[in-house]
This record gives sequence, C-alpha cells and structure tokens, in this order.
Amino acid sequence: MAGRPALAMIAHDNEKDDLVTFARSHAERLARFDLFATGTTGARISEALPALNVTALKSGPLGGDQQIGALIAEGRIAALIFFIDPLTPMPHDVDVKALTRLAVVYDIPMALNAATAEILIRHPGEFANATHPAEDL
Ligand SMILES: O=C(CO)COP(=O)(O)O
Repeated sequence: MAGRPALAMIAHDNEKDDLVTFARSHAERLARFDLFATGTTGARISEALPALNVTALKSGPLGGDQQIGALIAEGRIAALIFFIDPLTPMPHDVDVKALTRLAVVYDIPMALNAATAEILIRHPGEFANATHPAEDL
C-alpha cells in the first residue's frame, strides 16, 4: 500500500450521529489516514471535521458500499469502520453483506460497532502499514 494508509468509514442513518461523535473524539488519529466514506456519511464527517481528507463515494443504497468493497479488493483500504444499524431493514442489505464479506475475504480489520471501533483506532500501528493480503491473492 503506497502513500498514506486509507480507512473506510460508513454509518447507517441511525448511527451517523454516533460516528460523527467518534470521528470528533479521534480527529487527530483519523488525520493520519486518507478516509473513504459512503456519500452521506462522508458529507457528515467533512461537515463536522473539514480538516480531514475524506473522499465521499456514492450513497450506500446507490452503490457506495460496493465501491468501498471494490477498494478493499484492490488492496487500498487498511481497515473498515462501519457503524451498522442492526434494527432497521435496508433495501441494500445484500450490498452491506457483500462489503462485510470482502472485508473478511481480504482479512482487513473491520469494526461494526463503536466498542470495536474504539479499540481499532487506538492501535493504528497494528494495521496501518500492514502489507495488504490483497497483494497475495
Ligand atoms: O447505507 C449506507 C451503508 O450501507 C451508508 O450510506 P450513506 O453514507 O450514503 O448514508
């Protein structure tokens, strides 16, 4: 992985406030990464923290999860932080499943709730500069 490591950040609608709070409290750590996010999530993070380098892709239901999945398959994402909503049915549930599946296939750290994201972001040395498994597949 050349250059700065990249982190993918996504939150479903009911979890977006929590992800913005998480981003605020870890702004210094997040500033060391290039951030990729689904559309609305990326807009919310950029609005709250304009100094961060956030690339906002398409909104999740319009293909954003799949775009993040493609970046993972290309070996461009060091870790995924995805605040999922476990209580609301999603029209693009299959895309969410495909994304989390790819994170498992390529064995990147994946935090699906705030408790795990807290642990992950406190240990960037464990993953930020790792040789990505995609290079071996
Ligand atoms: O739906 C999402 C992830 O599945 C998130 O998409 P948005 O960030 O565009 O709301």
